[in-house]
Amino acid sequence: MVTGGRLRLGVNIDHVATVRNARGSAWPDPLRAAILAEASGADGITAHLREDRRHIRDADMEALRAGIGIPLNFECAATDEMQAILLRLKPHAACLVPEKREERTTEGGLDVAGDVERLTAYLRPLREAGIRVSMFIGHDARQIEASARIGAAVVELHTGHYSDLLAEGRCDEAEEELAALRRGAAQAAALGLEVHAGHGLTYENVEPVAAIPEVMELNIGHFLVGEAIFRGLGPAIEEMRRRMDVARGRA
Ligand SMILES: CC(=O)[C@@H](O)[C@H](O)COP(=O)(O)O
Ligand SMILES: NCC(=O)COP(=O)(O)O
Repeated sequence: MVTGGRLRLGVNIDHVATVRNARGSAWPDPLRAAILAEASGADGITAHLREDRRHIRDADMEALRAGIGIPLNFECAATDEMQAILLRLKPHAACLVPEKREERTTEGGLDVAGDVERLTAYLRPLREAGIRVSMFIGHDARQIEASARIGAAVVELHTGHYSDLLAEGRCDEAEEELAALRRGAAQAAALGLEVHAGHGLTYENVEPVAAIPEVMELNIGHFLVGEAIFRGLGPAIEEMRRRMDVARGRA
């Protein structure tokens, strides 16, 4: 059983906006979901302003920035458009993620190692504005090292492949992926990076990731929004919090 500091839960509310946009109504309101998440024990709110605005929209980010009392983790691609929005809104944190318009969801990590010079310059004004910058990457050692080199404060390790392998019953491969995530977390922490993890996490697969001692924050969204349909958002978050605490030996 793992003991360690309190593991934070960031609740990603992208897919509350997906449901809203399905009908073009004003409900369900992502801000209302964020406020309920805060009241239910979320340590932060994550939202992804995609270039195609398929779910979270600019007005949602404005409302979240003004309307919640816990940190806002603003996910976006590393573009000039998003940098301008970040510098205007100044969220607590920004997480830079890769984006392809044709993708259904984030498919991989950002290629930081292949874009060091541009990302170093991209991060500078964000850091000067006091925004904690995170790089959404795979557990590749080169990507972790490059994230430290460009001045990122945080890496968020992509747990999507681990989640998919488990969902497909490929348990041995999932164990290998989990071992690679553990190695990546240890390497990142040794480089002075804060370590987060996220993507595809559910009640069934969260505990081994939550038990990685260097991981300080999990960002979880799609599963929680789905589970909220059956038990409500508050209880869905509370149950995820409980499972994270069990994994950390704090329950
Ligand atoms: C970066 C990440 O894994 C998610 O937070 C991201 O929001 C996924 O994109 P969608 O929410 O559009 O699936
Ligand atoms: N960065 C991961 C995140 O915010 C939530 O991802 P998911 O739980 O919606 O897959």
